[in-house]
Amino acid sequence: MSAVSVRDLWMEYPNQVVLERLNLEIAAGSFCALVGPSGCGKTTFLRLLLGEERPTRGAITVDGQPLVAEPGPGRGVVFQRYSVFPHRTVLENVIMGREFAGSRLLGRLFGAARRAAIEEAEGWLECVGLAAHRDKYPAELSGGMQQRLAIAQALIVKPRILLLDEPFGALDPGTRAQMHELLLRLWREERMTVFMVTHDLKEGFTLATRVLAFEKLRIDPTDPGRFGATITYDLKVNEERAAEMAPPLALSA
Ligand SMILES: Nc1ncnc2c1ncn2[C@@H]1O[C@H](COP(=O)(O)OP(=O)(O)OP(=O)(O)O)[C@@H](O)[C@H]1O
Repeated sequence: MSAVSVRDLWMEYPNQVVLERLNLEIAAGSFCALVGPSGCGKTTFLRLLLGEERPTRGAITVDGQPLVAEPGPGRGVVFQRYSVFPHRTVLENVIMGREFAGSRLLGRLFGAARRAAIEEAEGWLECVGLAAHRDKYPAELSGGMQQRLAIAQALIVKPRILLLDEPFGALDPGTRAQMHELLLRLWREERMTVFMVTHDLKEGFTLATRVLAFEKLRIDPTDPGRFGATITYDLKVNEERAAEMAPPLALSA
């Protein structure tokens, strides 16, 4: 079964069609790079996957279930934005990821649950190379360190589906390469399905197992909002890596 199935999906705002006729079957463990010109609806598509927006036509199912109206990390779909809280320390920021996921009624964790969350958060900070900075505030970190923090905050939730919107846009080439390695390692270890918007085609082709290009097929010069974008190319890349992530075939009797 596909992790994510998109059937004849349209997203229309009153003044413009953003997406039209999207059809996709995404296997669990895929790493999809979303590329395409600015404004063609890539972020809108991530928000639809999150359940933050409802399509005007068509449907998205995750593991065969329709998306519920209420977005939340408990569903296993996490949108990593540049989402760190400035008045919380690095460690507290990561724990907050766990609190959002695990304690929806109380909002905060206490006692043994909190101690376990602290231990887990320390593990993620180690993993993203921020263990030595656990008591600092985000403003004391570099841009790359803040992005690593946001990744730790998203991953502590152990999402089945991770949504990334240009996560490495502002990084220098060295830090970006380190982040690529880290993301690939975590993708493999956690066996997540990843959707990543990027404007960097090379990045898309390096990291992904599928590159999805969004573009408008039809343009009305007198009415730019009349037609929406659709997926014009769907390329399977890095197939060896994709095969490693495919679930093992059931043994026949
Ligand atoms: N709530 C909204 N109401 C009306 N129009 C919207 C809304 N949200 C997004 N749009 C429009 O949808 C279009 C697609 O926006 P979106 O941010 O998804 O594009 P994008 O491909 O991610 O762009 P970029 O690469 O520049 O980030 C834009 O024209 C935007 O103005």
